[in-house]
Amino acid sequence: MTRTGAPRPHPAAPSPPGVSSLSSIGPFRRLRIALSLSSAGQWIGVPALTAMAAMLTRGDGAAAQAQAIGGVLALMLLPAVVLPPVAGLLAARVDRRLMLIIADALRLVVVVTVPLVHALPWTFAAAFLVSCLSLVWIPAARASLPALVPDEELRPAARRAATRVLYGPAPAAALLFAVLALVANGTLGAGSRADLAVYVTAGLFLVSAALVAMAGEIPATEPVAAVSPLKMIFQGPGSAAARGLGLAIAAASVTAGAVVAVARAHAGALGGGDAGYGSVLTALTVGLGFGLFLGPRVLVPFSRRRLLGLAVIAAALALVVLALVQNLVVVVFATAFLGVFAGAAWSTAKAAVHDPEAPEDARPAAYLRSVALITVLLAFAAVPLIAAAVGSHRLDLGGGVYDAHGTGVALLVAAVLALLAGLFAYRRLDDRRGIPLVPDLRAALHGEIYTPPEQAAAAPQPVHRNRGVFIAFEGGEGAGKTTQARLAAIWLRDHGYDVVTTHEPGATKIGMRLRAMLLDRDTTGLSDRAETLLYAADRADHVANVIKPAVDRGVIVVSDRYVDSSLAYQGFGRQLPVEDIARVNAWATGGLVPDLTVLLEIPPQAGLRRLSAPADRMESESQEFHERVREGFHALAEAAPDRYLILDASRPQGELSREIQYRIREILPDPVPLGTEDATSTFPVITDF
Ligand SMILES: Nc1ncnc2c1ncn2[C@@H]1O[C@H](COP(=O)(O)OP(=O)(O)OP(=O)(O)O)[C@@H](O)[C@H]1O
Ligand SMILES: Cc1cn([C@H]2C[C@H](O)[C@@H](COP(=O)(O)O)O2)c(=O)[nH]c1=O
Repeated sequence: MTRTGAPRPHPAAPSPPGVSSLSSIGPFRRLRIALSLSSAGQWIGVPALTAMAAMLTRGDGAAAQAQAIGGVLALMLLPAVVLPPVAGLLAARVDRRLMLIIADALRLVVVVTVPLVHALPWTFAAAFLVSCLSLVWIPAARASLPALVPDEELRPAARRAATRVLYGPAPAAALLFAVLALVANGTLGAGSRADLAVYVTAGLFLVSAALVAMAGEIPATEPVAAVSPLKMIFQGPGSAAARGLGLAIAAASVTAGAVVAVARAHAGALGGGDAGYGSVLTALTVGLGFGLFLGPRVLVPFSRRRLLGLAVIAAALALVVLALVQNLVVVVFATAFLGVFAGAAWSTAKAAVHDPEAPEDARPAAYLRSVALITVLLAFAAVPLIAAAVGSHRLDLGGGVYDAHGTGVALLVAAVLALLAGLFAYRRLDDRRGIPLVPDLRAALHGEIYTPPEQAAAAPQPVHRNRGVFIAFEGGEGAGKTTQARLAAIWLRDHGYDVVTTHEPGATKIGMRLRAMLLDRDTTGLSDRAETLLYAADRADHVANVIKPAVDRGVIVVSDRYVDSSLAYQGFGRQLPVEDIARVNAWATGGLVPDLTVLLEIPPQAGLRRLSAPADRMESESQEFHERVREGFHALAEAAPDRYLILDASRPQGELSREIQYRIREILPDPVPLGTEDATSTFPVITDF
């Protein structure tokens, strides 16, 4: 077993920029407190109203109770799935401050009537109405905090603060509910135990409305964003990466959704009542928060895609424990673990679809959110139904009896589904196929990257000290070759290497003239063979004057395109015999082959969409031509897998560059090769051609 790669320290978690300066803005600080209270009311409203439904059906049997609770939960989530555009429109038109006050006041009125009316249908209606009002409140609240910050530079921090205000109070609200349930148990009768939490919910809305009313005007500078989950799902993810990650997110959401769906009934079956319910919800929300934080920070050298798959599988296994073990303490701990894994899965998937080059493209993340929301809604509707259908049974196990509760069976069904989806997602997402998981994980725990012995033996041996390394980046139009070549060069320089970055065609004086001829759209009638020879001529000059001298000096040469481009474009694209092109190029380059070729694969249309300049002669070739080029690159790489690193170029830049670094590291000589300084008499440099 061989391990390669130096231990990598975990990146320090930077404190969010601008936080202290935000707190010094009075109106911002006051509104943040008001919104936090309102948000806490919204979160505590969930267990309060479900507990109310449980109390109102306590004499109707476990099945009816599970369905009533599931009904409240589903009705609370339904508006978030179907009504966001209406809510967004309303929030954009009405004065923000007024909107916040009205939403709080109406939620207060609806909530306070629930214990007074004391009837299941009104509890259902109240759950739906409160959620509709929350849906109007959320975009208004999200837009209000940043609007109070005059300094443009602080706005991103203010937006992050607004997100924290929306989700941060959830664990505190769950804990408060558990405490209130304990208090109510000791003081109130069985028919009114759930009232206390409902009145506290109303109280929080009241205080929030009063504080917002006392706050100053809220400018309408910040736009209101409202995405329809149904539309998002219908439109698709926006990137292939997001589609792949959607399944993993659906599986993680099933686990969390299933727990919430039957937590009240399950805690009741285990003798925990509302306090047990509150404890389960606290464990879940704290676990989720912890997992969200941990996802991007844990096992940094480990493949993120593997991590995502494993996190989903671990969440499903935690759900199995939760379903089978009939002990409330174990259930609470298993729920906390489930939350950690589901949270880590979410933040890993979200980071994986984030594109630093297009941070404004919110579509992939919105797609993942929509998948999560709809899956949780389905879990809220289906899991209580399964629980009700199964009912409770006493099983004689020979040595003892096992009380199989419907809720436990329903959780088990959800766990099996999530497990299957998780395994499938893991296989689909795995970007280190063929590398055994356990040593890979063990190496990552030591901060290292694992390389199997056979790969280590087959990998190119460390290059002779007085010879450099030659790395080529290949791929179709807009695949990100220039970007990744640049990032690799910066990384190499940071590690003390002399680097020459170069490109084809056009890295030399003659090459520039050839490039102009080759890519100018006014060049018409150029025969395919002449085109092939012009590219080969450019390359011959490039190798003789740039690449070979640098490699001989012991420098690392990073080239944006090389021979494979001719094989793919002129061979596969123009459909000339590939062996002929290979022979011409072997002669032109004196047989110089890259030590590593990084192939960035992207569907042609997606790559071309990334380019902003008007299409040149080659870019304006047909879709079929570019498809053939793509297939050509792939076939070349498949034929010599040891020399290639094949990557899905639709993935985020940061992820790609990290994988490229892992691979380059395997072929690097010691930092600052001997002779480099003798030859250049300078400090390591990057030279661009
Ligand atoms: N992984 C990525 N995800 C999204 N956009 C990217 C990614 N990598 C690069 N881009 C963007 O795509 C555009 C093209 O990138 P780049 O110039 O690196 O591609 P290229 O393969 O060198 O293109 P060309 O075919 O013109 O040589 C740039 O705007 C770049 O910022
Ligand atoms: C080296 C080489 C390039 N091409 C094509 C591929 C591209 O369409 C252009 C180069 O443009 P870029 O923006 O610099 O990537 O030329 C080719 O057809 N054959 C080759 O050998």
